[in-house]
Amino acid sequence: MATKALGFSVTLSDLSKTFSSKSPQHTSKVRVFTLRCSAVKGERPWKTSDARLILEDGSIWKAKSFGATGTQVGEVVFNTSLTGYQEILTDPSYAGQFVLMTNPHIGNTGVNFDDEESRQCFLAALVIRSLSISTSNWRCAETLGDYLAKRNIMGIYDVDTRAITRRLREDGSLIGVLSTDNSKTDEELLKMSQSWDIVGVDLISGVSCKTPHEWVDKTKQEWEFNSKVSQETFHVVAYDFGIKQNILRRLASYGCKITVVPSTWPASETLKMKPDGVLFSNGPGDPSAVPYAVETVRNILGKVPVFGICMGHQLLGQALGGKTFKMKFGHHGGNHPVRNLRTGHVEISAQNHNYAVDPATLPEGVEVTHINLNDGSCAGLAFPAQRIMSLQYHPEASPGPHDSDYAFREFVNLMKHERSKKSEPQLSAV
Ligand SMILES: NC(=O)CC[C@H](N)C(=O)O
Repeated sequence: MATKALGFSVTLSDLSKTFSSKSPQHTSKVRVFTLRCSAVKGERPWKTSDARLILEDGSIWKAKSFGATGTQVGEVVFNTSLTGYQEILTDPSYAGQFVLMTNPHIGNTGVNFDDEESRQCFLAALVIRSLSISTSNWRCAETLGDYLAKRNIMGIYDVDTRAITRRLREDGSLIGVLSTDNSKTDEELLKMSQSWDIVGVDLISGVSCKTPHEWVDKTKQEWEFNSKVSQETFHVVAYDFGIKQNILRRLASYGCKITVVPSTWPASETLKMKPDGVLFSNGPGDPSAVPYAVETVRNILGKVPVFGICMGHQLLGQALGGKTFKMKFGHHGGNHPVRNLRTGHVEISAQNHNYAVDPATLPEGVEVTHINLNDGSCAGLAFPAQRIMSLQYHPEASPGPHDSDYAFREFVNLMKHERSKKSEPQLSAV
């Protein structure tokens, strides 16, 4: 097998010869090593800029394209995760957004079958500094470029991601247009970016499943890290506002049987199923643009224990009477410190949101349980009287640290407590 990615040809047997002079271990490593060319053969490194990213502030960024070609508009957000680009690409909460990775080196492990967080890539585009010219991982099934091209997702590389990140941090989130189409002028693309908006748009309906279904976990057992799986099972109805599969995996790991329902599934139908608890998932876009979902949440509150994650937390906040607001550039990454105000513990969390609940708008009795230590924003809520808990961030991580996994145990404990209350003998009225 030969690769010409760098304009020279090298075969695995050549590599094998090189290393075999060092030690037998080196030789065997080389033999299982898979080297794939991640760009079209012969294109690199001579490929010249063939794409433009035009931001609504008028700045123009020349870049090289990979994945799909065309013209795409989206809101640019930067993600500070060092690993897990495949989980990020398949997180439905990124619908309508260009994800810019601050980690400069992307694509080196390719993509595999196990790391999908949903059935498809919903993000608008991927923006990276450097696209790895080779992929090497024992699970790799495909290169990142081929994967994006098949899913019709545009990507660009060789663009100054640090400079764009600084701009977003200073000026706040910006809409961008990405194009490989030379027939479009810069002015046309700029106009397009300035006339598109993500605020006030219902993006949930485009990513949610269409029919209710039981969750069947196909993940290999080797990835399970919870050794104390509950013997008791709980039936959870999970609202799919753009649900990440690891939320379902973690619930299942704590002993839940899950029915996933679409975002428009009526509260009355959910309550008819007599679930032990209801989960409101993460999801894309503006939480104030989906009043039907807030109404559904409102009709369930107080009737069974509920857990809201990210969009689910924002919907819960509104159903309780609170308001959400758009943050300057949001939180996207696997390194956000959060303080649990009940225990005082600090957890490093995975986050992905542009909106937040304003705690000042919440009614009495609602407790802020967690705060983001970078900016003091509300990161978790509870309303014990109504068996409500919610987190603005991602306890399921994927990608990210597992510090907050205990939240699934707390939800199960809420359901356990509710079940034990129901089975207590009722005192007859005197
Ligand atoms: N991950 C999510 O659920 C994101 C929620 C919402 N779309 C936001 O950006 O704040």
